[in-house]
Amino acid sequence: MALKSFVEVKLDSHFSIHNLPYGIFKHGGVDTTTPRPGVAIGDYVLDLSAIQSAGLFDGPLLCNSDCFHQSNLNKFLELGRPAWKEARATLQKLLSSDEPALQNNASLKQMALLPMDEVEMLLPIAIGDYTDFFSSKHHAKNCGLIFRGPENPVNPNWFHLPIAYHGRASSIVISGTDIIRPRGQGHPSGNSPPYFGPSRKLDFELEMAAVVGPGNELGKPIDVNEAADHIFGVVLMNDWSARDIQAWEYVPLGPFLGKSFGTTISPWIVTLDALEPFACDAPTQIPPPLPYLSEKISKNYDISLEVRIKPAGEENSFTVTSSNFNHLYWTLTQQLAHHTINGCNLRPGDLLGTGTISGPEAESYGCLLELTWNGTKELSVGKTSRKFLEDGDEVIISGICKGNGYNVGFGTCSGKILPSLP
Ligand SMILES: O=C(O)/C=C/C(=O)CC(=O)CC(=O)O
Ligand SMILES: [Ca+2]
Ligand SMILES: [Mg+2]
Repeated sequence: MALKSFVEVKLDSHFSIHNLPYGIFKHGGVDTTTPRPGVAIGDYVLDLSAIQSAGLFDGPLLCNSDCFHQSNLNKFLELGRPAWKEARATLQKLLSSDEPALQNNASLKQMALLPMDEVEMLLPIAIGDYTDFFSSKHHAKNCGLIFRGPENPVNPNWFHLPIAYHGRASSIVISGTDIIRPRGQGHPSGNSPPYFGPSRKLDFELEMAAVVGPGNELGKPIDVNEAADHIFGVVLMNDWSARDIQAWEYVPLGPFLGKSFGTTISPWIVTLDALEPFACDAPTQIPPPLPYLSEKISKNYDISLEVRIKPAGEENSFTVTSSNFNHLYWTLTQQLAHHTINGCNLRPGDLLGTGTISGPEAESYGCLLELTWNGTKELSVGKTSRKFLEDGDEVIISGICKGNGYNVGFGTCSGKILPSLP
């Protein structure tokens, strides 16, 4: 029989009983405002601390745990896939229409099932380290053409390893947080000296990011075929980028201040278990990767992605690109295995950005750098147009997997640009 919840889930809701993504919320109502874990179901958030207090996580791995009496999900992430599967099975059963334990317990239901519009979402994890990969071939090629010219747009190393740089964890913010336009040194043009001031080429990057579960000990790499057990789930991510600052500073050590002024993630972590029905083959890799990167099953996920811009004073937002997670060349598991192959240790809550997810067509490019070809053409945004982001622009990323009669969605990841400091 099809799984159905007693909680109403509208047909277009991102949060069906097949999804149950995890986040951290604060309830502004009469009860305590302590941050705590919840899962999204329809237009509600189920308070997992209340479910744990009621003794309803009664499986062997979670019955004595306090992993949901925490203000972030790190302790739950550390427990690993068997505990995640147990939690998912418990929650799907509790929320299903033929299970009375929660459905018929009016006081628990009132305490634990909170309208989503009454809660404030917070960062779901304490992020110790953040790494950003560069795994879309289309994005790598376009950036190469724009920054380095047509000779060799994609460096030969790109086809042999998932390229990445170490990002900045301290400036990762939750969806809805404003982003102040950064100031910095901009790329000089011709013989003029570099300028200092507000970035003139502020951009978004359409990305997703993997959330690390159990980590690895320093010196002990994770096998690529076991890497999926170290990934709890995935969020939407906007790696805001100041292209003028980046272009001037990035040689030879890579991105620094051009990207560390803010990175936005969506509040709900969609688990790999929920994404499994949407798994698809990753692209064939030529040349074949070295053995430590060769996986028995090479998987992507069919996740439709969209970016909209809402200019200041506009009622509506306008779609500027539509892409799909399945355009990634290097898989999440290859990224994770490569990250640890030198012995580097990952820890629960670490965040691995996929890199900008551009598709092959011009309408599927994942950032304005590509969509406007570094500002050489205008992109129409409703009645107006853009080369790069303007003050007051709100950028809204969304992602969804469409199943048969249900969705597994990510909600949105948004942020608005505020003017720079004087
Ligand atoms: O090719 C370059 O010089 C720069 C590329 C980026 O800025 C992209 C980056 O942050 C990694 C990615 O998002 O794919
Ligand atoms: Ca990026
Ligand atoms: Mg960033």
